[in-house]
Amino acid sequence: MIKIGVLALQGAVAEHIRSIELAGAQGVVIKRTEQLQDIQGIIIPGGESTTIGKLMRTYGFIDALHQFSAENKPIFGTCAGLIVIAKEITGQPEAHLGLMDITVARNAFGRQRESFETDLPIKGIDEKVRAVFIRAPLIEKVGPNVEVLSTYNGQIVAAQQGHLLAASFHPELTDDYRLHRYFLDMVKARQA
Ligand SMILES: NC(=O)CC[C@H](N)C(=O)O
Repeated sequence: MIKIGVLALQGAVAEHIRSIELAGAQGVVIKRTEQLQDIQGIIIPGGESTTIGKLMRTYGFIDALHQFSAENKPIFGTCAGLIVIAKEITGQPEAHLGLMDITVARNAFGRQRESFETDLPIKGIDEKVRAVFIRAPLIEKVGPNVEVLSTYNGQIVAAQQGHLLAASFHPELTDDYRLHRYFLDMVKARQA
């Protein structure tokens, strides 16, 4: 069975494990870099990107995940996780992992809309997906190799670049696990 890790330094871990298991893979809670050997893909959850980034530096995950990505193993960043994998963060001098060719704006939906839910059309998924946004980031700019998978009011909220997948919202907070299945399919496509 395919094993997919969820980076468990801070943030929404248990919910992602549940969704990935509903999608048909084994979910693994990742707390140490050595564990990356045993998994075929990893999810970086929502939470607080500054905190996750700091803990990643402390525990050696920056180099370890650069290596993981260089082996073409899929990485899925949701909400804060999207910020963590982005090459550029507007208004911040430094990125965290800096893997995906996107520029992101943190907390981009303003005060009244800090948290909301909506049904989003996502490329590659048949019917709309229920999306929960919580102090969500937006993708302001994408590089030439990035495919936009979803927009909300004309703004980019999901994208893919090869083995990298990013969503502004929290797909783990609903019973709809189709985006996790989409990620699992990306992982499967890179096996064998
Ligand atoms: N729900 C979330 O992951 C919020 C992300 C958070 N606002 C950040 O900037 O890191």
